[in-house]
Amino acid sequence: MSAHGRAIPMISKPSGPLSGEAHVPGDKSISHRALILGALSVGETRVTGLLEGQDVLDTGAAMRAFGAEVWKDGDAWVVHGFGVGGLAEPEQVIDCGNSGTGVRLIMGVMATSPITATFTGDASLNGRPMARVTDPLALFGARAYGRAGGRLPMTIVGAQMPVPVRYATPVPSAQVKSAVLLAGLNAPGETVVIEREATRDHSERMLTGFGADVSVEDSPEGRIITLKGQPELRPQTIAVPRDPSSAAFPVCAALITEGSDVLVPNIGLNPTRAGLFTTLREMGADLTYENERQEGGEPVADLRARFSPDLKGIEVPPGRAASMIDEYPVLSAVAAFAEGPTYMPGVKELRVKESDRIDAMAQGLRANGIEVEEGEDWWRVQGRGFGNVTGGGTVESRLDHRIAMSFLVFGLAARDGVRVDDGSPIATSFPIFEPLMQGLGAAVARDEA
Ligand SMILES: O=C(O)C1=C[C@@H](OP(=O)(O)O)[C@@H](O)[C@H](O)C1
Ligand SMILES: C=C(OP(=O)(O)O)C(=O)O
Repeated sequence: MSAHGRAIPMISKPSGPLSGEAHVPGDKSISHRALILGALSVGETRVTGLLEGQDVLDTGAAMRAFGAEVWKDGDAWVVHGFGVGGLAEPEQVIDCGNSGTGVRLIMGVMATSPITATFTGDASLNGRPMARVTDPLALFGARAYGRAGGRLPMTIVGAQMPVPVRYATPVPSAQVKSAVLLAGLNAPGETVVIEREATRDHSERMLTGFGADVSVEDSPEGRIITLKGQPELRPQTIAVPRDPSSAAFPVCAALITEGSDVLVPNIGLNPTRAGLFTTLREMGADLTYENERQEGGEPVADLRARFSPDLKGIEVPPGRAASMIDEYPVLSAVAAFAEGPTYMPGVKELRVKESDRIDAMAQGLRANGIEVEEGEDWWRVQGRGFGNVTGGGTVESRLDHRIAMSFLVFGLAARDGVRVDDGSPIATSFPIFEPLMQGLGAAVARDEA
């Protein structure tokens, strides 16, 4: 089944060397937050470089449903916000499509306002756990009524008299952390989130940029984030950096395609996001950072990736998992071409993404001649070394953009290529993936047969 009705079968196969520049779209995490915080400020926020993927467009539509005006003006997106505490009650069900980030952050936003909203999504999102956000939102005084197991569709009745909350996140999740912080905006007093492992910190950075009082302290308990409630957020001008999670695909494609040399300019290298690139370099990838600089408070560089025939399998430190959580699928595709096993422990969260990503990748890799072992929170890919991967299998993308793109990258270096049953989910995060890869010389195409 497809994310938007019609399945789009795709194929990829070995091509000549990849070369040129890959201008990937804006960061998905930062794009969601820019629209949400724009809506929570009074006045006009202008955003350039916004990712125009379906996940982010759905968040924009949700902000409209709560009373914001959101429109495109030339290259920029403009949000005319309603301010903290100024949400209107939506008249329709909010459809967040495929986006865990969208629905979880927006539930946080509305949970401390005296309104009711009902949320739904596609078959993937409606299977994902929501108790991880509705549990802490209940501490503010919100109530949630969903399907068994805390699944969407779900109605949230916002708190009439919200109280601030102190919450230690039980799972390493920036979505949970952000939902609590966003709920804390409309509660009087200080809301505190404690996370044992650092997860992406875009909410903390952007809240500060919009004028909220946010402090972060490292302690033996972990990172303690304190937010002062009921601030007046000031509209901002935001330039969204390009997405490292999207950059991962052309980078990995270049590493495994003979003779390649690809430049991926202007990539955000916030340390809470850059774990894949560190890992690839440890495996022996010819991947360099050029023109390193700071932009809008975030480290940015141009990535240069060249064909790397001598990759070695490694053990990925579990403490790095949060900083590359969305990149394990494409890492496992690259690991198939390395010498020896790549062991990836501490990654239970992969089982509750758009698909069970350990299972989706393991089954797809096995269908292409790669041995994979797995446990609940770990997996190991047995690399066959460059030139020894046959491929030729068909894989299921399971409504998961990253599974589809990871296998299309894999097929570029597998002797008989690969077929993906449905590439339509790619539009959620990387709508220009197909022309961008073709522009580099990659044989990625729709399978019209
Ligand atoms: O906060 C965010 O923008 C995101 C957090 C991560 O999810 P979790 O918080 O579930 O780890 C990540 O997988 C997702 O793509 C984006
Ligand atoms: C996990 C992802 O997104 P989300 O949780 O927002 O659906 C992702 O983009 O890989």
